[in-house]
Amino acid sequence: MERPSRLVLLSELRVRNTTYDVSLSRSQLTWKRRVSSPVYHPFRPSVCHSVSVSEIISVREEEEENGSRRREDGSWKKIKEREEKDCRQAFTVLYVERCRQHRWRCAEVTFTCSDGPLCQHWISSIREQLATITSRPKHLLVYINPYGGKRQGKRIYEQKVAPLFAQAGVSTHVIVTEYANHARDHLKTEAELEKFDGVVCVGGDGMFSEIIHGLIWRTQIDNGVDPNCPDETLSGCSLRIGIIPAGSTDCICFATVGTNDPVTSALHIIVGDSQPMDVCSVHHNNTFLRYSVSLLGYGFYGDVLTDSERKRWMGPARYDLSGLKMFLTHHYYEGTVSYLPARGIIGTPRDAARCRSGCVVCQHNGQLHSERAESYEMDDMSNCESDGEWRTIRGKFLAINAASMSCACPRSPKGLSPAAHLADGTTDLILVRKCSRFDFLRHLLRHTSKDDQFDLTFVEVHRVRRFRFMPRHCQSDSELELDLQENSKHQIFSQICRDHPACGCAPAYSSWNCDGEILTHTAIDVRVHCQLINLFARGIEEPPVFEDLTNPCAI
Ligand SMILES: Nc1ncnc2c1ncn2[C@@H]1O[C@H](COP(=O)(O)OP(=O)(O)OP(=O)(O)O)[C@@H](O)[C@H]1O
Ligand SMILES: CCCCCCCCCCCCC/C=C/[C@@H](O)[C@H](CO)NC(=O)CCCCC
Ligand SMILES: [Ca+2]
Repeated sequence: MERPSRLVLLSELRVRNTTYDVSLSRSQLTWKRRVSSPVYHPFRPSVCHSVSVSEIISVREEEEENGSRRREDGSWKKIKEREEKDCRQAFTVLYVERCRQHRWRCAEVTFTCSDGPLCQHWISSIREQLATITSRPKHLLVYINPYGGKRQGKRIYEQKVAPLFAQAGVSTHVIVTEYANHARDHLKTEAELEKFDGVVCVGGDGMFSEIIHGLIWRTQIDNGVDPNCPDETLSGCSLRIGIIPAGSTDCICFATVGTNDPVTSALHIIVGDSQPMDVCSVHHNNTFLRYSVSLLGYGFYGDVLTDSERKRWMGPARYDLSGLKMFLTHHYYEGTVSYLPARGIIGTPRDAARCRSGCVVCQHNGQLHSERAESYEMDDMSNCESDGEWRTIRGKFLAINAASMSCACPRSPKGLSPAAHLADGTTDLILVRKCSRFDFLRHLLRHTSKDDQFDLTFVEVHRVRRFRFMPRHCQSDSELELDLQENSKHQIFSQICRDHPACGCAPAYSSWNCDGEILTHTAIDVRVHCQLINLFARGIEEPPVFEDLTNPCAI
């Protein structure tokens, strides 16, 4: 059990018209209703509230002017003469309150003091404790996509987020983007990053993708790392990234916070949370294509994205329509997947345990990864993944998905790979082989129920560090020769028919969906970079099961 930390202040203060014993320690602010008689009173149970200092947003002195008191929204409330004396010596503490489904709210409590100096002492003591928290951002660079999702980004930021930042004393430099890739290019070349403690994007997964592309690229150039070389160890980004969700899927926000709620995200930024995250680099023939943090999907998810881009005007509903269309179309694609299994790690894609706040799997595997990286550096053999470990699968696939995190989102609250980890240095490679429409529907529907979407004969999943894909039409002559030998004559003719563009019966290749962007190449080389970036988040919190004995109210 953690010891209660040393008391900083203890006073008798009032909340509304009730007297409380209020105490401040280095870690907690607690207010406990005074019980006048020790006799048990069934209708008046003792009330105790406790807030962790790390979750106090700010403290403000209640101002009074011409017999009026300032309200939370800045308006003024006339106060009764009887109250006047008290109101002059009041202070309000704003703090994080947990609501349903991982949502956070900014709650407040006003304490009135018996005298002015005591009130000032409380305000300065709380501020002193807050000042010791060094992880909180003071200056943020904010990019708003006014066209993401339902085109509400600007309104969401101005009405829900900016007032909270102001209350918490966080200063911002806000840029409303004027065109696609505005934020990425600004970060790559222009932004004076040394002036900020973090970057915030207001938008969806596409906007987040712009931010990481700008930041990761800039970090590599500043550190002399060649982003085009797939074997280079990338330099980690020092600036944390905050996501204010205002997009169509908001998968990255949902999978790192547990909800896509702008106020919750703003509060995670203010309290200075930190969540490391894996990033995949995607290359084609030693040329950098893109980074990915959530889904790399060929076949079904690539086709859904390609089709949905033509329906952008529909907003988030475009994915449902394109999803249905591509399900009915039922295209499959041939190709070769090779992968490097993740060795020595703990956790598998079929685990019942989930990646949650303070995840031990991420901590263990992250540690393992950095120890290995150090020993490779000492041996001067950074590209030591021996070819012997690679495994190869050739086949016909409805979908090839790599999920570097669960990809949980409102459409699928458990996600594409429910047991994937945010920061374990691996991605879950999911291969859905050619099957009937009915079976594919069973697989898809299991993303929305408790049933295991991998427990099907035509689905396999591997936890990997690196993988490559080569569509059949790109394979070398010798590889195709091998394929021909493996197939019956009938299959060969049907394949030739399918590959022939004039037939129009089925396409030979799909596209890669890379975090919601279409890749320009189909043959790709993907490598996971463990914990390359950090978010203003803490992972999804587990609801408390047992009474928390470190909570002063429980003692
Ligand atoms: N000012 C702008 N005008 C046009 N496009 C923009 C602008 N700013 C950003 N974009 C682009 O808009 C695209 C979509 O943005 P965003 O991710 O915010 O919303 P979304 O696609 O609706 O959501 P999601 O990615 O969650 O599905 C991004 O790829 C981004 O590059
Ligand atoms: C017939 C009933 C079927 C029901 C099946 C539901 C399955 C839903 C799984 C959802 C997986 C989302 C993965 C996230 C991908 C994001 O990086 C990307 C960018 O925002 N979104 C899409 O590509 C948008 C992709 C949207 C796909 C529907
Ligand atoms: Ca991962």
